[in-house]
Amino acid sequence: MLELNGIEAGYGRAALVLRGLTVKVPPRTIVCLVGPNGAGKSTVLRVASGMLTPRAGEVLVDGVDVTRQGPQERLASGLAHVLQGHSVFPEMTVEENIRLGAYSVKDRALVAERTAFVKDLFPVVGERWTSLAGLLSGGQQKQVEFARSLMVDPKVVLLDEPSMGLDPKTTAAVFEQIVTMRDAGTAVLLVEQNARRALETADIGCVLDLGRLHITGPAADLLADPELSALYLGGRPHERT
Ligand SMILES: Nc1ncnc2c1ncn2[C@@H]1O[C@H](COP(=O)(O)OP(=O)(O)OP(=O)(O)O)[C@@H](O)[C@H]1O
Repeated sequence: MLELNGIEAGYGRAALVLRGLTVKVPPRTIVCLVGPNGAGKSTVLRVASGMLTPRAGEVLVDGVDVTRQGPQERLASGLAHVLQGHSVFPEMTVEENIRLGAYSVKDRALVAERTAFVKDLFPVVGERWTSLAGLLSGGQQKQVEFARSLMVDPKVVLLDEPSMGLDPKTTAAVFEQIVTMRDAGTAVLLVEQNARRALETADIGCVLDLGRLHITGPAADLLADPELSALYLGGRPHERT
């Protein structure tokens, strides 16, 4: 379980972005953050992964306070962050990209075990093992990024806009892969521009507004709420395409 409790965070001297935000991510659950542009969704992921230290509040992983840990320690504590946009190293092979994800794992048998696991979960990883990652399609690169994040056997994967720049068919495949990750035992905290599509995939939705948790509940309930749809999801449920 990942818990962010009463988080206050911002950038430099600028006003706070998060103003007492509390979000919980239970095991084997996809939690989706929804909210207007600039609401602070990506900032929540940065606080969770240790890229940004909160001014107040705490980050707990299975009850252990990791608030003062940096990104490296946070990874060891079970929090893996897949950044916005493409983060594969294009001039390196898929294998090299995947092995980078496990560079902190010293046990070679464990690395071999995790490699077999991610190849099984994301077949394209095995199929394109020796290809340069930059030659893969956008959706295939995303799978390599997901696979790389799973090499440390994280408790929670933090996904920032995984469908960014992808066509609708590839986006659908990426959302299926997110469900695959959840079903394989990893919790997911997801931020998506495509809020409606993300809520259709998620178990729990969290609506952020003015730096706080505005509403949370089963994602299906949020989708069915006409007021929320109009305010945060770009139209009423029946208007969806
Ligand atoms: N590195 C940064 N330095 C200064 N301000 C930042 C930085 N990153 C984000 N901000 C500001 O923090 C606020 C929240 O940004 P954030 O990216 O978390 O929002 P978001 O909800 O993810 O937005 P979007 O949906 O547009 O991606 C915005 O006002 C943004 O301008």
